[in-house]
Amino acid sequence: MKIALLGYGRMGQTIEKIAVDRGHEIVLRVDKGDTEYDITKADVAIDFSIPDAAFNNISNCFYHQVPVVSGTTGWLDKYNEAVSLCKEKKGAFIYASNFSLGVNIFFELNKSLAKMMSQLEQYKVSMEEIHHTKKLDAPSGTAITLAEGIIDNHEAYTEWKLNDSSGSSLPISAKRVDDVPGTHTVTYESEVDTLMIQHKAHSRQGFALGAVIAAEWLKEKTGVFTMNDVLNIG
Ligand SMILES: NC(=O)C1=CN([C@@H]2O[C@H](COP(=O)(O)OP(=O)(O)OC[C@H]3O[C@@H](n4cnc5c(N)ncnc54)[C@H](O)[C@@H]3O)[C@@H](O)[C@H]2O)C=CC1
Ligand SMILES: O=C(O)C1=N[C@H](C(=O)O)C[C@H](O)C1
Repeated sequence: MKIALLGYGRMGQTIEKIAVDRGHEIVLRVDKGDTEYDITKADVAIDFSIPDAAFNNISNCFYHQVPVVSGTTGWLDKYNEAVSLCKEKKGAFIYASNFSLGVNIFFELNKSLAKMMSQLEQYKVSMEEIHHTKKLDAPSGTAITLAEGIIDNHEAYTEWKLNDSSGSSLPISAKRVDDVPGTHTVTYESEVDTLMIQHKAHSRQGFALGAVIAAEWLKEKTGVFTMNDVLNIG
């Protein structure tokens, strides 16, 4: 499979190694300042760029009917617009705030736990995410997906806020520590005990492998999909 990498930073470079190991060819590496390129050389594009660039990168793929997988976070105010454009242009698209298998299982566990805990008023939920200091957005896309999973399944919460537990808000704390690849913890606290679930990435390998598997899966398809479709879970 011929792959275009849109964003050639930490994730782009990690994806390149895994993709080549799996027998794929990288035909395009697009980074900051690259405007003139032929995306149609690729069978599929993988976007891990920056919040300000993701929507344009993705739209360009739709205009040229190149299937696109995006893991860039912090641009989701334009997600619905991207979905509409994908359908209009008969493109193929997968966005995931986190491509690792472990986190996608964690998303499902989080939803089931929220459903059970909704009946137990004595427990208050909070969330913490820890990432490296180079991260541009906060809270992380993964923390937002986890928060949405709780809000959809727990009667006491209607929105999430950074460091704010007032009213029906689910508080998220975002910490930035050296080289941490990504740790997410959901905590339910009562007066008598604490229940925690946590996912801790040891490196970027899991994110990158998931993105390549998603690209392999998407290559011949048309439509808008999620990692639950790729992994057949949820
Ligand atoms: N969904 C997931 O599983 C994961 C998502 N991410 C997200 O992926 C994104 C990238 O993460 P990293 O690789 O760690 O960041 P990075 O900062 O190492 O790489 C981003 C690259 O995008 C480049 N860039 C800037 N403008 C661009 C443009 N217009 N077109 C193409 N590239 C452009 C930058 O020069 C940089 O090389 C972030 O939003 C991060 O939150 C990161 C890890 C996993
Ligand atoms: O920026 C990162 O590094 C990561 N970003 C994603 C997010 O915002 O959730 C996924 C992962 O946690 C690493």
